[in-house]
Amino acid sequence: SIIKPRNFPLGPIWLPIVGSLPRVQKLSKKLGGLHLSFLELTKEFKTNVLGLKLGNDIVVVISSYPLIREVLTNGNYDGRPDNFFVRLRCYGTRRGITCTDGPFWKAQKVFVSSHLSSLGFGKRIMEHKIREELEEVLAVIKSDGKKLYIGRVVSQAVINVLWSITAGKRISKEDLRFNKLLDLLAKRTRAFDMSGGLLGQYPWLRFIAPEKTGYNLIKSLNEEIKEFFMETINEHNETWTEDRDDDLIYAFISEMKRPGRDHAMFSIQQLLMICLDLFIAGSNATSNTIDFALLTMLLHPDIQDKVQDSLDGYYKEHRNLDYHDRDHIPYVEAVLSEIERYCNVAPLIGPRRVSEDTMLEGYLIPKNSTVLVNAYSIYVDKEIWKDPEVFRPERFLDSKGKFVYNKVLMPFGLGRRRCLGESLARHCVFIFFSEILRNYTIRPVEGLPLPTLKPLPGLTLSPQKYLARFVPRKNVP
Ligand code: HEM
Repeated sequence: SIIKPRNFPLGPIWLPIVGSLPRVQKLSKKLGGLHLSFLELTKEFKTNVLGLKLGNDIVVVISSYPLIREVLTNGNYDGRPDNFFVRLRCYGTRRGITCTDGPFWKAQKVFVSSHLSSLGFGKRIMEHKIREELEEVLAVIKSDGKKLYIGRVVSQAVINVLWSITAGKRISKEDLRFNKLLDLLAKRTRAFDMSGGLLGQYPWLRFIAPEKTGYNLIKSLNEEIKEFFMETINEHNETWTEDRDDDLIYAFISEMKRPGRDHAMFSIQQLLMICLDLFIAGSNATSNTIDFALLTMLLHPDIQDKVQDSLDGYYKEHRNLDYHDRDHIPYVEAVLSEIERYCNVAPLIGPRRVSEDTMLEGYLIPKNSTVLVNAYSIYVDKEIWKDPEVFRPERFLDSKGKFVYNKVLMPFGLGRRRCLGESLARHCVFIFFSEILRNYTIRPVEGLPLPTLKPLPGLTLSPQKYLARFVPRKNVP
């Protein structure tokens, strides 16, 4: 229908079949991302609750801090859409965590979160795994640091951290399986790029260009990824003994085998989907954040100097730096917070499904419509930041140089659907960033144009590929 529901939020007109999709797509292309297109329309219609129809789906986009907070903390918005793409991604079922909702989702999220924390989330054991990977990264920088594409190196390290938490071991670079997994995830990303990177969260695009969006390709890649994970799951199944819960796969199998367990809830299919969810949700967002942070230092040598001074000051008095010591280096925390704001890798949070007709700001959000949260709108809000276009870590420091937390910054979301990998991600970003900068100064490669911070659009934003020079620092304390 092209008739909007009564009391529906403001927004562009709906055309037959495509709804407001052509308008949104055109703006997206012109401005460089869906979040920018939504921001523009929000301004045009002077509303923080924007009503759209994208293909078949009724979509409401929320902007501004108070409304975003309201939506993310109201249980009515905790659902996930159930549509073609979700089914495609989940092998025809609706399993895993990211794409499920209701009691199934709640039970699974509690299980995975609690097991991840018992495996060492927020504990030393996790830092130990991250440091093992850090050593590999530093070794690559040492040998190839004159001209290095650090993004690739960091993403290998992050995948390995995730792998060791999920499957209990790290994979050496020489292991063919590791290269296979990396390749598959990279291919998957490229497949999304074919549709402008949008098919993943915005499946209605398949109506417009089913072949060009590459969803057949995704389907066959999914099968390959499945094979990869199943190999490891089967290995674990064969070697499982009652006392094993030392990695996530063993822990899940133990749960499956507990007498009286609900087999619909704890099945091999579900375990496979959890593995997939952790890799898809966790790997790119984390390594892109680190990549952005290092690129920002290359572009702001003055800020890089201050980060290094701050680290040197700490190391003069301490032997090791771990995540729990970050209070001692407030400048570094401020820089990382400013990176979360300025280079936010997940500008759109969601998609969510509204479980019942819900009123917001006097508008009706109809049951089962899709809600997207434009977190980006907060990060460029002049009323909050005054000069959001400037990269200025000092906005997170008080007059004495102490770190000041700002609740409007929510890179991991809010409420019951917030990220379950936050602690792991924060540890990774903090340790990789601090230790690389403690040992090396990042400089542009002479003779190449200076890289830019303008992100590549996609499911999560990523920096454009850049080469950098890593200069070893002398006399590091
Ligand atoms: C800097 C890195 C990361 C960022 C910025 C990030 C951001 C987010 C955000 C904003 C959400 C909320 C989605 C919503 O509310 O609808 C989310 C959910 C999720 N994240 Fe992360 N994430 C990161 C790293 C990770 C890691 C390392 C893992 C895995 C260990 C992970 C696993 C998940 C999962 C499974 C969900 C879905 C939760 C649910 O649907 O209930 N994330 N993430």
